[in-house]
Amino acid sequence: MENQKDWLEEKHYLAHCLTIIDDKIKELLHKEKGFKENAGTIRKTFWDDVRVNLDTAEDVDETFMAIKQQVELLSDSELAQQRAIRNMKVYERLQQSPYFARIDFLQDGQQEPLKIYIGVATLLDQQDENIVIYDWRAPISSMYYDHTPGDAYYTTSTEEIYGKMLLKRQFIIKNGELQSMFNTGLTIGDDLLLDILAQNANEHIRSIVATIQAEQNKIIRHLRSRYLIVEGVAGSGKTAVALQRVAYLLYRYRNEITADQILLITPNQLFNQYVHTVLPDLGEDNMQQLTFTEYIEKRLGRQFQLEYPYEQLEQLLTEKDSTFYEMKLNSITFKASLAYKQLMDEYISYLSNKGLLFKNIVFRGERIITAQEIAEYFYSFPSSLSIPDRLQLVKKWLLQRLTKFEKTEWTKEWVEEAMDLLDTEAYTKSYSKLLYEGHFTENSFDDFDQEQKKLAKQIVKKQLKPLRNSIKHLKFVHILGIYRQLFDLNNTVYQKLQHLVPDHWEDICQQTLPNLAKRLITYEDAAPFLYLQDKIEGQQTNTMIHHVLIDEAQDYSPFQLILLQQLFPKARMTILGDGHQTIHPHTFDNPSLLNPKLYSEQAEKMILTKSYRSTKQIIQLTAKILNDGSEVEAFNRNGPEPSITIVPNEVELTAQIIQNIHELSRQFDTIAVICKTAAECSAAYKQLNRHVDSQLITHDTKQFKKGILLLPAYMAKGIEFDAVIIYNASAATYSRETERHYFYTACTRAMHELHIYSINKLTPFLQ
Ligand SMILES: Nc1ncnc2c1ncn2[C@@H]1O[C@H](COP(=O)(O)OP(=O)(O)OP(=O)(O)O)[C@@H](O)[C@H]1O
Repeated sequence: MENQKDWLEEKHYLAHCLTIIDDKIKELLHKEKGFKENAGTIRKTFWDDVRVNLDTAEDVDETFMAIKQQVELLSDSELAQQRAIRNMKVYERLQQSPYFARIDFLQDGQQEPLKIYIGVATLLDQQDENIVIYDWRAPISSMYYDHTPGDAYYTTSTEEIYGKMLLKRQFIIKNGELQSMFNTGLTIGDDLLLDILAQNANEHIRSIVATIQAEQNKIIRHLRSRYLIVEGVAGSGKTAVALQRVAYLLYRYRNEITADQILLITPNQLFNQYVHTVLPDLGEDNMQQLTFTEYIEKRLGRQFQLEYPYEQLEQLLTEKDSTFYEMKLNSITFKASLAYKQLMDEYISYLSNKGLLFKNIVFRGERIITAQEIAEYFYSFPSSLSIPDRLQLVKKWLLQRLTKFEKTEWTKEWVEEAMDLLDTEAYTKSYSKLLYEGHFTENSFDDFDQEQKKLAKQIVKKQLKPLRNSIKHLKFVHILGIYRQLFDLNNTVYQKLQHLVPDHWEDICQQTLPNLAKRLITYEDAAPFLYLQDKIEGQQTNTMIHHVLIDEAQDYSPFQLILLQQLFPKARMTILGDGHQTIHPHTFDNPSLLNPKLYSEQAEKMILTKSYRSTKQIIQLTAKILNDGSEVEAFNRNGPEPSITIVPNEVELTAQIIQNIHELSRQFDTIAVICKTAAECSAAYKQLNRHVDSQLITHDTKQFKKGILLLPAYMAKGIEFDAVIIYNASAATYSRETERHYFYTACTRAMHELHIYSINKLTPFLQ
């Protein structure tokens, strides 16, 4: 009876909310029409209200002001229109499911409890006076995530409010219909969470707004420190929390920051697509997304050949020669280390006094200023001036020298030849340009000599333009040579810095020099190279970005972090990762980004120990792979035991996997066959695709669809699938200790089922 009464009461409240939403939509449609018409009218009559008069300076000012006023009117009207469209989207979302929870809170000292309905956005009543639905990010809503019925409190920007939570209720509302509701106790409706987690995987990660757990809520709303580190086990919701946190920051600082001032650093484009729907679903604009590779490409891609992280991984994962493997790994880990940064810093201070290399300034094959002259000029300034400051002075000097040189070229033979070669069209163009620039009038142009002179100047100027630009961009600094010099054992630099180089420095030099000779910047060289370049040429900074979130942070090196800190000097950072999923070799033996000691100021760390992605059975098996006693707490969701199948050969492997895929397809939407490398993937694809329709995911795949996917483990990073098939977990494939976490990462992508196959002997990680 009591239940029936509650049910009716809730249906009544829902109807009340839906009526308000309908009214708001009608009102908005009406307003929107008005805004549209208004903008249309302004556009049509734009020039009617502006009197263009350019006779005197005052008239020009007046005309300018009139135009400015009209433009402002138009943009106000368009902004209002955009706001209306945005609000409409919010109302439409609320129409489907206005709220997902209610708490009744009796504040200390008050008589009546407050009924707080919580949804993805705020809804005010028709008079815009009272809150009918609270935004999940409002301070008061946090009690829903943080407390169980009983004593509760929440924090506003100025104080803590105490009281008692009398009721905590959850709703499932779909298409505006109340489908179910339940009062919850200890945690946020385990039933609801269980229901959500049991669903099939999607091509995009979902918003978790209705079931955020208390420990996740702390991270989402954390504002204290400059650096927030989140270390969480596989599937603990780090990515989900990161996205909810962006939405929270946008709400909390709504008058201060916009979505494009928040940046999420992600592992690859596929991951970008995977996460890009959450914020729009919550009614917010998407933050910016960037991969480290994109950043490197942007800065170095035009001048150098680059090695991509997947290429580096592929090389190491397929390397059979242990000696070479060790050598390569040593080089990679050293170049990612703080010891290398120290070496680099010493090198930079050495360069302050000598050793900077420059390029000759060459025009049409003639050396106009030699590298030697530039070096002498550079080092003529006191070393108390920073290298970038001195380079600015050099730049100015070079541009002046170029201007002088330009004059000496006007009468050169090549200029005359160039003039003779000008066709009529080019000639007329040059002539018009000279007229336009006011060098002479049409009447004076009949003076042939003058015409020739001016044209000559123009030709020289044009020819020198690329050189002038490259000087402006400091291209006369031989940055590749400067970096290369560091690896030259015959150079005095080596003698000076010898005390800082590691034991295997000679090997590192031997590996590095041939690459640099090919103008190839390997992945391990990219961050140090950019660091050196910034210290020499002046730092590149982006002060627009207020907040940076680094997902899968375990895979960035300390050197990369330094670069990011320099690039975003004003940003606060949220750094999320899992040490057990470290797959990039540059992080081995280096301090992890998840270590607060790596940060010089305010770094707070929060830990997530519970995994929500996989069934208990999958979590139990995958925890064994770690072999270091780490505990992963499983959310209590059961499923079939993972299977391990040993087959004698590849033919049998293909046959069994195909059969398994057929069975899994009946139940699941997304089945991933995870291989070790891209090469293994394409071989497997050739076999499997004859029998099952599958998608091959490569390093440059930007999006995937539901279905059967074949992908290397590094591309599956951060993503999840209903069922995972590990293609070949044999001892021959996964045996190096450095591959343990790689294998763990692959297996932990499974939500409901995990099937592991091995040709002959199984990997030691599972024994
Ligand atoms: N509070 C929650 N409510 C509902 N679902 C959740 C919650 N927390 C996490 N999940 C779900 O658990 C799964 C794993 O989350 P997510 O991918 O964010 O974890 P992760 O820690 O980033 O994992 P990994 O490090 O393994 O990539 C996702 O499907 C996510 O929606």
